[in-house]
Amino acid sequence: MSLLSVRNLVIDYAETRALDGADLDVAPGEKVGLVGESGSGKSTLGSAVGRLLPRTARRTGGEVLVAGEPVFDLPPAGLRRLRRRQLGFVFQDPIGSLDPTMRVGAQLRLVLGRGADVSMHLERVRLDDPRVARAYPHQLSGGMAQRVAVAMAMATSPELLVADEPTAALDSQVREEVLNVVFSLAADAGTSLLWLSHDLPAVARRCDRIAVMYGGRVVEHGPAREVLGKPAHPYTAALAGSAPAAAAHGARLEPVPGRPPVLTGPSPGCAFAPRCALAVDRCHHERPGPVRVRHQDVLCHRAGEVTA
Ligand SMILES: Nc1ncnc2c1ncn2[C@@H]1O[C@H](COP(=O)(O)OP(=O)(O)OP(=O)(O)O)[C@@H](O)[C@H]1O
Ligand code: NI
Repeated sequence: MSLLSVRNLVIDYAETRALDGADLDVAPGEKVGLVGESGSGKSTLGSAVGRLLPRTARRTGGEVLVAGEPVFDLPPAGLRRLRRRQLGFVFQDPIGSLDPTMRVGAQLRLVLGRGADVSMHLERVRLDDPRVARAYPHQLSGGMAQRVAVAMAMATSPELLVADEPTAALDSQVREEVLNVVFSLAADAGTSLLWLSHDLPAVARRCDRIAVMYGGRVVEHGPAREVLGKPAHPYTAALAGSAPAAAAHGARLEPVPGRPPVLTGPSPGCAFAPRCALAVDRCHHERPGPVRVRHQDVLCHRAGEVTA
């Protein structure tokens, strides 16, 4: 059974449709990379997993199941229990995610409970200096603060950790260290990982599976190697083709000419059609349903005709 199951999820922010029928499954212990351009809906999907969406967000359709529990239909106590025991979150801005008025050690103790071994939890994220526990968040570097945030998110050995671009704000040297910590802790605890990122090559290196988002939907999902090496969706093919050069410059991915859509309602056809070299008439008018191509689940009328 899936640990996480997102089914046809539709999320609106006032006029903007952020998710337009997103589907995603994560199995226990699996590491899934969720990639896509800015605005494709990654953060909205990641936050929806814990019902941590901003107040202005509205779920218009679909559901999210964590270990079979419908996240959007849980009573407040059930939701708190789910967040505390089964889910962990790490966000892009590490210092902002910590309480600025509280020493690091005290914050960890709040999560862990009294009598917990704070220094052991800090050592697990390779923060060995005893001064860290006594420091306030603003006294830490970005990389150290992110490791503290990881220690807090992983303190309860959650079943699923959602990491929303946890290294985007960090220097490239520190980036790998933080990722090493996240992946090794998750492996030790058997925690599933949903890692949101722009960096397709990095994701493909570390994850079992890749889900590619475009226009608020997961347009391709499959084993990392297959998705990167033999993409079945034209958008993935463009991403995979442009990824190495973009990553080398540390730039955000700009895989295809043109801009990603900003939807205000359901996309009438395939949201990628205006930028797609393979688009035919029906792509503009008919929403693609899921098809299976080799090992991938794909939303594309011309899936499988891609030669990358
Ligand atoms: N709080 C909000 N209020 C209104 N619109 C929002 C809000 N958050 C996101 N959106 C819009 O929803 C869509 C999806 O945004 P989201 O942040 O989920 O994408 P993303 O893939 O995480 O992008 P990025 O890579 O830039 O973080 C975008 O059009 C975005 O402008
Ligand atoms: Ni985001």
